[in-house]
Amino acid sequence: MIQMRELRKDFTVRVKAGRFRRKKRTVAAVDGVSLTIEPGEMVGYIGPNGAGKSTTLKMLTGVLTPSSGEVSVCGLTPVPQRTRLALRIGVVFGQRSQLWWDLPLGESFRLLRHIYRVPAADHEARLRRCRSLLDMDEFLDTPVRQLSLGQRMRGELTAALLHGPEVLFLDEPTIGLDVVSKQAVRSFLAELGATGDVTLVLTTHDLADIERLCERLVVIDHGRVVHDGTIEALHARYSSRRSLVVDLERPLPEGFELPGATLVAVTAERHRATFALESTGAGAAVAGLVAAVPVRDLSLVEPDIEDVVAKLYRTTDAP
Ligand SMILES: Nc1ncnc2c1ncn2[C@@H]1O[C@H](COP(=O)(O)OP(=O)(O)OP(=O)(O)O)[C@@H](O)[C@H]1O
Repeated sequence: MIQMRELRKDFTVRVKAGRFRRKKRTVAAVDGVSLTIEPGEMVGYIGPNGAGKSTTLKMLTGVLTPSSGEVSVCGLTPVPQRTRLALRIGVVFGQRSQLWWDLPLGESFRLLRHIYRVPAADHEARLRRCRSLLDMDEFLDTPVRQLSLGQRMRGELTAALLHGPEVLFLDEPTIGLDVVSKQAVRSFLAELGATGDVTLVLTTHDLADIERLCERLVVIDHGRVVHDGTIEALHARYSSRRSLVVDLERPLPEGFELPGATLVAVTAERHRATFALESTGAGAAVAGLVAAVPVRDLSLVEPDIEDVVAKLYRTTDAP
């Protein structure tokens, strides 16, 4: 569905060289990215600020011409075949709206139907689905300029989907949204992805988006792919493990050892002990613990993706 081969984008920027002089410098915003994305995949494309995420999306959607390398989306080359591509993809870029600022939201949808020449029945069916899943009925008659950010984002998602695209590109779809709108957008995208009809590529700084939505995580830094795989693979790479946190009736005995786990912290409050679990599973460790000491409360804590990604960014921080 999407193919990139050694894709590269250089920008020429002017930098200060002394008091009055400026010289040209080339910045490789995307520096040889090769990726294949299959139909129906949901891919999170993440990286620190300036890593090259937006530049990649712009090349995939035909906004920017690559400096070198190859790119194909739905079998089309984005820049020369941009018009044909526009009929097959949907795009939601936070900063750019596809809605008409002064028109009621519903009018924007009607205009889009004519622009994309969508058969009335298809348009109606898609709009009905978006309206109910994104809870839009209340503000369909409101001019776009008066919508809240969360309402507008729901409108943008609908606008991007009304022509039935095969691929949806989303640049920071939940940025700036309140908790309720974030949940609404995430649930909607999860449902959309579960149908398998749409390939989804999203950039985000909110890793909860990735955890909720993406099987596959591509991490880019300094224009290069530094991780491509599942979230579990990322945890395995950094040996981030689940923890077993227990509150005990009395302090843990001196030198206590628990097979299948390593003691990493003890606090006096509630006699709390934290163990890092081996990958073999929690059952044996929990059974061993309960047999050995009186346990008041117990919880299993998943490794935090924020920590793992922070580690990854740090280790790739060399230019
Ligand atoms: N039009 C441009 N002219 C010059 N340099 C640019 C241009 N667009 C992007 N860059 C540079 O290319 C690099 C990658 O930028 P890009 O916007 O793709 O990063 P990003 O990963 O999307 O960042 P963010 O998370 O901050 O949005 C940065 O160093 C940026 O300054």
